[in-house]
Amino acid sequence: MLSSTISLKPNSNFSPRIHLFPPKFDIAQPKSRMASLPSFLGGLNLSRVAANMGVDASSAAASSDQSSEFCTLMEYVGKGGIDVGDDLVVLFGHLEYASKKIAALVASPFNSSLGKNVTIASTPSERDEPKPLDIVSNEIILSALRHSGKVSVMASEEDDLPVWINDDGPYVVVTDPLDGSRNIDASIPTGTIFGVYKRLVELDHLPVEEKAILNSLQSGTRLVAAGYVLYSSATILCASFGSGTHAFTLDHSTGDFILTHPNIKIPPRGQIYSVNDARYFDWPQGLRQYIDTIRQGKGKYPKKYSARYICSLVADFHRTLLYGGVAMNPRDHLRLVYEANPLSFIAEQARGKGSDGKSRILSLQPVKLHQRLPLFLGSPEDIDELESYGDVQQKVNPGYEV
Ligand SMILES: O=P(O)(O)OC[C@H]1O[C@](O)(COP(=O)(O)O)[C@@H](O)[C@@H]1O
Repeated sequence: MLSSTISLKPNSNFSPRIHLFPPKFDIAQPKSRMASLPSFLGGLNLSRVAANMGVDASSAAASSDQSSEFCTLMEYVGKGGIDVGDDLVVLFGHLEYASKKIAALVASPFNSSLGKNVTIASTPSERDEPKPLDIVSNEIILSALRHSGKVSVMASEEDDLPVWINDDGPYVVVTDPLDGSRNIDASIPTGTIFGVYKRLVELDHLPVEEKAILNSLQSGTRLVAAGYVLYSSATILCASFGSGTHAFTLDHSTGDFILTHPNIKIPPRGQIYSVNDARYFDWPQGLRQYIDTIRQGKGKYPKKYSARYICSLVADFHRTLLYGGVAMNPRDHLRLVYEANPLSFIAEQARGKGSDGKSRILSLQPVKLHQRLPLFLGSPEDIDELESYGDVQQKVNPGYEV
């Protein structure tokens, strides 16, 4: 059998089979593959899962040989896994819960018109109006972090200032709760981005507002963990704890995020560029030349590149991570603290690069919470080639309407 399946008890009309996350590994040789897997990849209790689903546990047990190859996010980070420490496990449990709520929110038929263009309540009569989904997502994450008890401060792209949560929380979380929400009314993929730092205890004596800001302005080199959640045909939580980049896919039947993409390595070079090239005439000479060159297959890689642009950062980045190439926004638009740093951390952990066109993103010291900058993420050889054109940062930024 190539995948773990459970037969549901047949009813009068059909006998569906639920495929539980078929392994990504070389299933042609399950024994040798399993022998090479770390021990923590075992132990998923399929009987329990089956019982929760109200399906035939004996069929589940029959499949349990295959299921032992699968590992949930919580198993991965816990004691039997890479053991990131109890505090971070609890924090990730709450982030995981928040992301499932947001996944349900963006997929709900009742929220299908709550993208960016909704009026934000300013008068009493507007207060009863539904809120835009990025605001609701922000509230979901804040609530999850509060309940975790592990976070001292949350800085969000949606808030002017960071929110101080708990004096004893060991961690600081920066987040863009729902990126790409301008596309949501058309069901285009969206995503959550987050980064986790340690609280700077040496700042504990400062007034709350001051220490909240300074804790949130830490350099990307101090990230303890970072991740994104892609809400698309699958909901995928991709994270790094400083030892590689790993992606987990939500199994809607159990509510678990299952390790589906262990140790992602971005291809050293891709053949795809991702940019809003309607802005071509606002680009500097270097960027125009670079794109013209790779489009024609005249760059260091002698093949013509293809263009792919979803205009949803998490989705464009996720594709780039898997297929290689470069995802970019050359104008001062994306935020260093909430977007560029966490995604660059993940890119680097996958052997990729994150650049502002001149310098490594993680080496930049944030000076303002909502600081914006050009962002180039992708395969190391593509980023090196792009940087070699020198003049790739778009300085003209007329504030496009769409
Ligand atoms: O308009 P551009 O320059 O193509 O920017 C698109 C980018 O802006 C974003 O929509 C984020 O913008 P917001 O922070 O204003 O939502 C990204 O998801 C996307 O990659």
